[in-house]
Amino acid sequence: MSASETIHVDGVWRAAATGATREILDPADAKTLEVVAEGGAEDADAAVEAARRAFDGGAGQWPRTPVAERAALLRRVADLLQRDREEIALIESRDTGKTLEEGRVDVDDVTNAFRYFADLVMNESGGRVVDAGSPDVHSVVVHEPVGVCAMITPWNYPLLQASWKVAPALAAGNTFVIKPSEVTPLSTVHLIKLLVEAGLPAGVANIVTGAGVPVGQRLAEHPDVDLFSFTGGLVSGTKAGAAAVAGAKKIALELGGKNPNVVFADSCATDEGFDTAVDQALNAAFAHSGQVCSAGARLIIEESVRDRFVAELARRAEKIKLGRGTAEGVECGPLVSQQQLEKVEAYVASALQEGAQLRCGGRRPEPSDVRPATGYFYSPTVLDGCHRDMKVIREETFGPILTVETFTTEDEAVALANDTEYGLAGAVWSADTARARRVAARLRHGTIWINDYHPYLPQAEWGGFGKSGIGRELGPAGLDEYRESKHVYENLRPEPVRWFAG
Ligand SMILES: NC(=O)c1ccc[n+]([C@@H]2O[C@H](COP(=O)([O-])OP(=O)(O)OC[C@H]3O[C@@H](n4cnc5c(N)ncnc54)[C@H](O)[C@@H]3O)[C@@H](O)[C@H]2O)c1
Ligand SMILES: C[N+](C)(C)CC=O
Repeated sequence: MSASETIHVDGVWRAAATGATREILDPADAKTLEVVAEGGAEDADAAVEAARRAFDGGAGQWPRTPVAERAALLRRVADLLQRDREEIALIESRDTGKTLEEGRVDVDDVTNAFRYFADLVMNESGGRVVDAGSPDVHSVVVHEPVGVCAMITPWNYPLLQASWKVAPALAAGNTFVIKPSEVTPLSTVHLIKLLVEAGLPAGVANIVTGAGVPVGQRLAEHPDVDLFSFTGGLVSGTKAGAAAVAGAKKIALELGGKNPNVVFADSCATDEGFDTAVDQALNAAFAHSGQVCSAGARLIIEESVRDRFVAELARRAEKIKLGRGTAEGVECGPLVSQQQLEKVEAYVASALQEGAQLRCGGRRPEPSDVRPATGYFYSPTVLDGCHRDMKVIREETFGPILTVETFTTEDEAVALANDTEYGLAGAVWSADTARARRVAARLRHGTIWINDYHPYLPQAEWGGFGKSGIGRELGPAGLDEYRESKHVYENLRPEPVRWFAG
């Protein structure tokens, strides 16, 4: 297999049908990391055909494979992920720019997702018996796989977002075609290799590396795709989702977020509480350089504690060690691309023009031994004095920008936190448990953390209110996305109904 044979269709690794390739860049220095196949619509078609054949009766009969065997395969994949933990963490770090430690955490989370869905399907009963009101009827609702799933993933958590689709899809007995982001496809290629090594039959798992248009678009439109599952931005997600819905496919969309981190002054009443809330505000906003769908990019803080909090935040943000994700001691990597860097710069410029005050950052850092001049680095930035009409408040910046808004009453805090077209995640910080729970209950977001930020669990559903998406990943609902329900009504004493007299 040559390096650019990154398309896997019907059990065979190959190059793009056109022979086209794409250079994958290391965001830390903009040098070429790998060369991959640049698939096109023809490759997408071949992959869907393979997945269709494998679903409808191909070798291995994956949809009809006993649940215990499917679960066992998922567990083997989990073991292989752990065997390759360092290698995959390195791939992910070099491809996305995230630190090696962030890469390791991702591999562990991916492993947990595979184990969780293996356990979930094993612990289920075979169906739900329904009381049909007659002893002569046996009525049961069973689950069946949806069919051929098309999966589209983003560049910020390539392997993790792939696993949230691949693990439940396989657990449920589906076949699939995945198209990773053209910016960061490498770890997903590795995952497909592990699925093959674990013994998945040919045609069940297919990957086409390539661009959103034409590959993703073709998958959205393809008549033989049954489910279109997309994780990415609002604009491309709604466009692709509309194409899928036009063909009456099932869709699942995991889109962006503009996530509030609401801090009440009582959480900062003690030195320990203050230190924790500041530390977690940094974690919320600047982990993976803010390139996280659930990043706590909007700090919404009680006015009385704002000056002290923001001063400490800015002091610590300035100390964050920026550099190549694989370098020792680095805490934050570069942005993923030149395009992302320029987008972040434009948001900061527009915020300053609209009256925000720069407390720290707002620039590209000086090059150093861990920060090549050609890398896409941007300093963690705190913008104070922000308000709802600013573009930086309304749009997802997806970079290391933390904006500050203030409130004086609980109602005002809730109104600000809900004042977004998104609704993915958010946090409430308060020493008053009743207040924290009351506010959490009023927030219109899919995940709420109380006195914490960022943890997610494979057993808890993940997804968004509002324009953050349609459907849920993880948890039992994350498995249900990949299944159809079928009601089987069995009459044990059939007789004529005589509805028609003749
Ligand atoms: N909700 C979540 O769980 C979650 C998780 C991670 C990332 N995200 C979101 O992802 C976004 C960042 O990722 P991105 O920049 O890669 O997003 P993006 O929308 O630019 O691309 C995502 C994927 O869609 C593909 N694509 C683009 N246009 C397409 C089209 N017309 N048809 C089909 N596929 C198409 C891309 O090639 C890529 O694979 C952010 O908005 C972030 O919030 C959401
Ligand atoms: C879903 N999550 C938080 C892992 C990654 C979002 O970008």
